Amino acid sequence: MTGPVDGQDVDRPGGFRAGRPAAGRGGSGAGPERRPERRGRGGPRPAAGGRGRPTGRSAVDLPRHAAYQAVAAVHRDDAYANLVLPAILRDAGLVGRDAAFATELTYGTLRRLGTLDAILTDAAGRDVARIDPPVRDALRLGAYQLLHTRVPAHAAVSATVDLVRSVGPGATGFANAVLREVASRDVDAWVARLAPPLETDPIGHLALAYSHPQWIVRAFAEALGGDLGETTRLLIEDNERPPVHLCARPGRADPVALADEVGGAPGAFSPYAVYSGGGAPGDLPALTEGRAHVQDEGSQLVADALTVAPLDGPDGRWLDLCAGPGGKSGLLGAVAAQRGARLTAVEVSEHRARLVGQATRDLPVTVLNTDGRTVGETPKLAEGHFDRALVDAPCTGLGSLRRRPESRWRRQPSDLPALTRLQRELLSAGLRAVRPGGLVGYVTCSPHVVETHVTVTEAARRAGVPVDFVDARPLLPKGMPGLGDGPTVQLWPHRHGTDAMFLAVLRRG
Ligand SMILES: C[S@@+](CC[C@H](N)C(=O)[O-])C[C@H]1O[C@@H](n2cnc3c(N)ncnc32)[C@H](O)[C@@H]1O
Repeated sequence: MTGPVDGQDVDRPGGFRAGRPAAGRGGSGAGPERRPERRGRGGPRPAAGGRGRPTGRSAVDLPRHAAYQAVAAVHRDDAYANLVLPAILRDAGLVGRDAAFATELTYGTLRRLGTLDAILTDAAGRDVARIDPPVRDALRLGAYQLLHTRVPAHAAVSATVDLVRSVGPGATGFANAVLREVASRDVDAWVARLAPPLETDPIGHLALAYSHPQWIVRAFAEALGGDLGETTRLLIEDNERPPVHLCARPGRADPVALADEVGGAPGAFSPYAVYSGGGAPGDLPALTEGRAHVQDEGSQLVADALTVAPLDGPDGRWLDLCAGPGGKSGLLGAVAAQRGARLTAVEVSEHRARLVGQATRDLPVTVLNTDGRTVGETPKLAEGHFDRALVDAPCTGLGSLRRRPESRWRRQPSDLPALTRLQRELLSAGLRAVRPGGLVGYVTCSPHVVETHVTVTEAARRAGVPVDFVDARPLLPKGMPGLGDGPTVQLWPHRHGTDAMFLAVLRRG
């Protein structure tokens, strides 16, 4: 499967092994830093290489043109960068350092868009929204290079002006002047100039400094109990390139052996996690042979927690009520195989149900392409039939922004009412689906309290069946830090290195 798996998009395009490029080589002018998104510009600046091949229309180098195409597609067509970029790189024949540079430019520019736009607005003396879209996207890429990479300023400016010449002829003088103004300060100086004071407007300050919409910063701060230091660490983490995590399927692969095989390392917490050594995960034999799948470690932990929760009575009927594309079903199905259980995996979207089928091939899993809220309306989803159920509900995905560079700008607070209604209905359906004494794990990849605590409390209150909260903390690996006061658990990128997964475990009385 290509593209996002279990919310974990593959941050590296197919066909190249990520690694530190030799300084000063590569068609991108300077090659990417390993971590170009850290604020400030410390360290030596390699010389510009300028090996880019002309496109025939202009002197725009291929990596920058590829990044431009990807960013433009995201803004013009609502494309997803992780889906559109691999095809663009393939079409351009970009591999190795050039592909890495194009990827860094694309993802970095999209993550930093809020800050870059504020800077460009100031530098241009007009709202960035009033700049022609092709020129605007080219300027964003140029500003990203100037403020967040080691590309020398003259190379970033001249390459961007070349790009503007090919996408918005007539605007080269404007672009040149704007970029020279951007280059007159480093990013810290720009933030000091443009962000509201931390003391009087902390949310506004953090939003501008760390490039997140204010409503998301506010939601994170609320979920973190108002701790602005932690909120800042989370925002910084969201702007980093996330590692690819693999799940060594229980009974199919040993994580230590898999780590050796892929040149990675066993995970810190999940008994199945392997931190990939880089490269395109889709190419790994362990994935193509069904011994492992790509899955954030936090997703592994919350799925595994449901399987280890103590349960009296029968334990052979498991349910995954929101299964697509099948990451957690893959893990649950593998554990079910070891325990003599069978998993029913429900998914409303036909395409995603097919993906669940592929992800659970050879496992004791039955896939149902239906609405999870129909529990009790069809014999295959009879009420009181299941022993354990997972409700990994559709959500805003605010917990995995690091893996989806454009999503922070697409999500809106107005998405919440419809989502939370659906979450409540699905959780109620999950509670009806289990027998008395049965367990339901409610999971979101969002820490927004409206999707977590509020949804769970409301759904439990309205379930129509008695419900108790089970303390989820002991269901996670012993010694795992930062799990809070229970009974629910919230994981965090800056605390645990996982996506911000939420878990509540409920027992039907
Ligand atoms: C957060 S994703 C689940 C991720 C999945 N558990 C995994 O680990 O790969 C939520 C899924 O719920 C599906 N969904 C949305 N509404 C649904 C409904 N009413 N019934 C069943 N599935 C639904 C979505 O299509 C989406 O695939």
